[in-house]
Amino acid sequence: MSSAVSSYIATLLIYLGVNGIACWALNLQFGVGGVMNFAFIIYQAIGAYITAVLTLPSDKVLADENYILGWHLPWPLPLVGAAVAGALLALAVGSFSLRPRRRDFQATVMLVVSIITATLVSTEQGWFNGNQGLFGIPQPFAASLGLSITGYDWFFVGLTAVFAAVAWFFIARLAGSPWGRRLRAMRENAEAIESLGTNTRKESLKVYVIGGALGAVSGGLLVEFIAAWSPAAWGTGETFIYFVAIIVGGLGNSFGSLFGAFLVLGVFLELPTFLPQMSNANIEESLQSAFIGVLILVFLWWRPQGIFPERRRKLSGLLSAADREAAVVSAVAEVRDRAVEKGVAAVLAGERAPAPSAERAPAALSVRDLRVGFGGVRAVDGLSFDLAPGLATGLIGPNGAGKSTALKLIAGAIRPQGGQVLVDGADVAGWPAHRVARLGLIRTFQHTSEFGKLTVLENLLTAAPRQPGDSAAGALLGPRHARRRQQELLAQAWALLVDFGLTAHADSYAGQLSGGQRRLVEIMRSLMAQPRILLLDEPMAGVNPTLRLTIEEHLKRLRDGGLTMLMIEHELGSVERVCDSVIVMAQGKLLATGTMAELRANQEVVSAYLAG
Ligand SMILES: Nc1ncnc2c1ncn2[C@@H]1O[C@H](COP(=O)(O)OP(=O)(O)OP(=O)(O)O)[C@@H](O)[C@H]1O
Repeated sequence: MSSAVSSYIATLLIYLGVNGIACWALNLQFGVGGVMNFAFIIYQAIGAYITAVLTLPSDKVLADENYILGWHLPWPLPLVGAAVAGALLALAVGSFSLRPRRRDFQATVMLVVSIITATLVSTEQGWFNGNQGLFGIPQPFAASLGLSITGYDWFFVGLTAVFAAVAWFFIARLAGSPWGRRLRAMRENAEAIESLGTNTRKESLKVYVIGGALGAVSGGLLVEFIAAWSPAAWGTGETFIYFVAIIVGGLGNSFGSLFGAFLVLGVFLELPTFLPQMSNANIEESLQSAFIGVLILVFLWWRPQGIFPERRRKLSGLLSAADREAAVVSAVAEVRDRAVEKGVAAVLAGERAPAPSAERAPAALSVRDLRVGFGGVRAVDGLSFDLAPGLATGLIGPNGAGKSTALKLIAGAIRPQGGQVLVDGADVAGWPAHRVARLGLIRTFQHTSEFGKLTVLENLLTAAPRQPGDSAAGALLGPRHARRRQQELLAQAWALLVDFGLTAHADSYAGQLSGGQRRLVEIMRSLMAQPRILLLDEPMAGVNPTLRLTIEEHLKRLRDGGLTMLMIEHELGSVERVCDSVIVMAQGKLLATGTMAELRANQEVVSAYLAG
């Protein structure tokens, strides 16, 4: 093999490694965590720049080159500097742009940041040397090794391979941990994971910073190899090529990202260079864009999951026969005992737990003069009521009465414009949803909110509190550190599946279940979160009559076990069977409270709601 061919192959491999690391970083952010980082390229660029200026000497080799620092640090310190710079930039950009529930806003801000940065850098002379960029960056160990050009290229292949292996291991640990599972849940439904106690802005920021640091290292590695840094190479369009690579390879799959890097950046971008010379010099670039454009369209249309789709994690195999048996025996006791805290024995015996007297027991939750409006609509207008502990309370009223809005205000999903929500004497009105959830107020949604691309068991596990490995740092400690609690939680989740008759679907994607089954998953998931108060928004909407009765039975059993519940429901038969008392709302206000029988006798309620 001629040395030119050997060098060419080595160069391709180095690019594959560098692009692979970049794709893993972006895949962790977007493919796993759902953070749409349209500014990705600026992290590679800053990593490359910082590596360059930390490697270059302060005495400028080229007279017309301008840059800052020039610290001439020994290897690998420039790369460490790159990682720190990438992380700090991500912290700065992420802290104002990350809004997991507003991905459109997030994506737009990042795109703007990327374009402004590219323009600034390519025109600024003192720091970045404008469009000329930087040249003559010393390559690591080049002087001391004394290798031929080809020999050095292969040495650099080895160096890149080591970095790629470390990055692979690092990403595998993060993505495979309970924290990785939480990130995937956040990707699927940010609002739902918030309602289970996750601070999505904080978790997005963490994944954004980690991806930023890793992206910067990939840029640093590249600049060390090519010994030059040019702003033109880091345009916003490059970000889209990386997106195409991870989508084509398969979002959420590290091997897929590497394959995407190979196929898109290694093959498709290279193809036009093998075509016969054209008269128009720009044609090569246009063809590259056309190839990439067609490629992404083809995949989005025919194979949106990519060549190597995200692996389905079948957790039921981790349960021992003993775990399964124990789950069947303690199907009710295991989880409900924790969730409900009392009355399980009575439930098992088929009796109703003695309900605390609503008059004497302090309210589990009190709403006082709660208010919010949207434009001219007073959706909730001075609403006050008490929720008796250990009882199921229905919330009914005509469409548009403000029921869902009231529930969202209580759960922290929207901020009230006035009023109080008192829990244990503390006013939680205006608290963010994750803080309210951590108090034990767990909400279900009017429209099913399962994490579609997580299995049923994974859906349940994401809700459980106190999991080692459920933080970025904990994830790095590895699976052994988290195993014991995971086994415990798996057994609890299995007990719920036995109880709700869904064991056959344990490893199915939740998004593939029927509407009613998804409702059950949502209820089971809420129970895994160990609620003190369950806030149910139309738990039986869109459910067939048979499953509706099943859900009803489960809710009745939870009520009988003493779990405090507030349930919005239009099907009044279900409300009557499940709820001890009922609150009626109309036009944002409280209209009446009482048992269904009392409400039926209330003329105002009949004409406002029941008659229709
Ligand atoms: N995000 C929003 N922006 C603007 N208006 C809203 C918003 N959310 C609710 N509203 C309005 O507030 C009022 C109450 O809505 P809400 O969804 O709370 O009613 P509801 O009693 O739950 O109705 P339904 O039984 O149909 O679900 C409606 O007029 C609705 O249009």
